[in-house]
Amino acid sequence: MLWIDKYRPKRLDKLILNQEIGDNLSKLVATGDCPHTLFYGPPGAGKKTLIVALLREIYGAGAEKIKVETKPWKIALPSRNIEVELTTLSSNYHVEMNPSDVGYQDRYVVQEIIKEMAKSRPLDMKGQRGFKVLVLNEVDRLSKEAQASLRRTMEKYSAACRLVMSCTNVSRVIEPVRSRCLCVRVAAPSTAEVQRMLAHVAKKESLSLPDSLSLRVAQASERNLRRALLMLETCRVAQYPFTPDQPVQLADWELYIQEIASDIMQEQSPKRLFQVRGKLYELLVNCLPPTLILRKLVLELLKKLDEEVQHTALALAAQYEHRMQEGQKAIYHLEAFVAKFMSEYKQWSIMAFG
Ligand SMILES: Nc1ncnc2c1ncn2[C@@H]1O[C@H](COP(=O)(O)OP(=O)(O)OP(=O)(O)O)[C@@H](O)[C@H]1O
Repeated sequence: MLWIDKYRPKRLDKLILNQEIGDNLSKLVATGDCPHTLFYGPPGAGKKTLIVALLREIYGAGAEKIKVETKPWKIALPSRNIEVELTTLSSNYHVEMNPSDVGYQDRYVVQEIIKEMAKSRPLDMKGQRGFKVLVLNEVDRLSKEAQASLRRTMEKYSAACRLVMSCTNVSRVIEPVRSRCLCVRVAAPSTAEVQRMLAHVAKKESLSLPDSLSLRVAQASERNLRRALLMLETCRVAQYPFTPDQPVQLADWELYIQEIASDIMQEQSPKRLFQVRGKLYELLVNCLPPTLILRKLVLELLKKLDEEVQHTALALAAQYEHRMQEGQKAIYHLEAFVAKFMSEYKQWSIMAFG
């Protein structure tokens, strides 16, 4: 088992970080009820961990007996029938899913599937709460229509169901949904906090972790707990005993994006664009989120750019990220960004150097 799973705290009173949020959640559960909740914060800040621990606090160990199911759902619309495939993780008390995975049909998932689930009460009611929890991930990626449907579900079935949602960008969640939830901000941990978590894991694994290595891992992780743990585990595989000057390896996909950025900077031509497209496609088929690819690519380009062009690159990235949210087929938008950037950069180079 990877360390990120092995050392994910299972209970609110066992958290190493975000203890204050954990304490407040315990008090809330102790009152006997729990409102709809929205956890928001950057990737790897600890949202999922808090949700898992919250479920355990509400329902006890039974919430950890999880069944994973991927099945097609048939939805009858007035004009036609559609079928969507959705993966759910469920226990007797809760169901977890990522409704934005189905793309533009997300509205039907909320209107039909989530509504159906929200209606029913938990299977095992003996000594347990009378409501069931629906955990919805990445609600900020849901379309506005789907979010509006979600709002109606929240109102209508609040007696039988509580929604526990998570997202990265809370400004993309419509106000009526936000205002019906307890919004919990899970901020990115500081470098010192990341080091504290690394020290905890190293102790559990009986490893001696030099301070300077732990500091470099924490800094390279960009305040993302998951990345930090994965990096430390990679360092462990690469070499043990650790040495203070041991190199901290980046993930393969990050090295690949660095390579793509170099390709773009070396040559701006249709042929190079075609090659870059192939590489971007490869990242997508390996399930890397398109927004992450774009973000990382821009950060890599910025490192290589003159100050004057940095502004253009950032403006283009914002524009194409927005288009990616609005439209489908991320590859079109990623490729369009690269094409536009190549053209702008070439023009600037000709002007600057002739
Ligand atoms: N409070 C905590 N105490 C100790 N370790 C933690 C804590 N929160 C998270 N971690 C560690 O960090 C890892 C990543 O956290 P988690 O999956 O909760 O982040 P997340 O915010 O849900 O990320 P994402 O938005 O990318 O899914 C966990 O697997 C766990 O090992």
